[in-house]
Amino acid sequence: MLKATRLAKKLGQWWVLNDITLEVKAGEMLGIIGPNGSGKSTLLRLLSGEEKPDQGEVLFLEKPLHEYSLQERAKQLAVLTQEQVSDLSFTAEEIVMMGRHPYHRSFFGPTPEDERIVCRVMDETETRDMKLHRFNELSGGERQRVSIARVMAQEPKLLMLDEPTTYLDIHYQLAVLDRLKAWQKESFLTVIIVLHDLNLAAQYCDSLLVLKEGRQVRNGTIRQVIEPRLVEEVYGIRPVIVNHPILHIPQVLLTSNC
Ligand SMILES: Nc1ncnc2c1ncn2[C@@H]1O[C@H](COP(=O)(O)OP(=O)(O)OP(=O)(O)O)[C@@H](O)[C@H]1O
Repeated sequence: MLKATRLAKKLGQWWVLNDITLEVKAGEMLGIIGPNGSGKSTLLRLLSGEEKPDQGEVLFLEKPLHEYSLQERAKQLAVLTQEQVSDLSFTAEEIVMMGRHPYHRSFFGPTPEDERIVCRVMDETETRDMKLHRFNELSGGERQRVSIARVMAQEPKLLMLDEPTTYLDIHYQLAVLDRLKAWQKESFLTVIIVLHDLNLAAQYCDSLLVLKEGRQVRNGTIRQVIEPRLVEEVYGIRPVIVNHPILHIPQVLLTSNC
């Protein structure tokens, strides 16, 4: 689905990403993890075509990403970043309808099909009750769920999310990631997701890419990545790694250094 080869990016006078090579197969969920400032958001911007790499290339469905028109790309690839909506006076429902824009013909409004899709995704993200509320009147967590409904309405083949669980309480962290996982399975959706929470990353992702100081430190299965030496090397903490008693996946327990 997506293949990136030897990506590098310079911002200002610094190379903030170096030599990143990765491949995501259709239907997979790849997690990108790493400390603050390690280059996760920058990498996502290169993979989504929002920014061009200074070196290397991104192929999407075997074609260079920059050869897609904006509309063609938006029908296949949706991105959820932290700073999404510039005009906060739109209602939640209008924001979700924006996800249907790539499918609209000029001068024609939403079709009954668009309305049906918007209704469905607002039900699935539990945002229907707030459909007439203005975006700037919603809490951080409510905005996040509305933004997730918007990318679901876009019906992409590949979805990229930058820290989608920020602002969400534990109920909605699981609800949103469960919804994503179900959507991934039902529609064979491919997902690239930046997560800070290693335990959620271990629970939901099929594989993980670890960045540190703009370089990829490891790219592998959950067990290859969530292991004490690597977590200590990358984050500078001494973790205790246990086996989840029900899910049988590694989970990180934190201990204060004091
Ligand atoms: N416009 C810019 N000019 C110069 N440096 C930048 C610019 N934008 C980001 N950087 C630097 O690039 C590096 C990577 O930033 P990036 O936002 O990709 O990291 P991140 O891993 O997503 O961080 P976080 O976990 O804190 O969100 C950081 O050191 C940051 O200071």
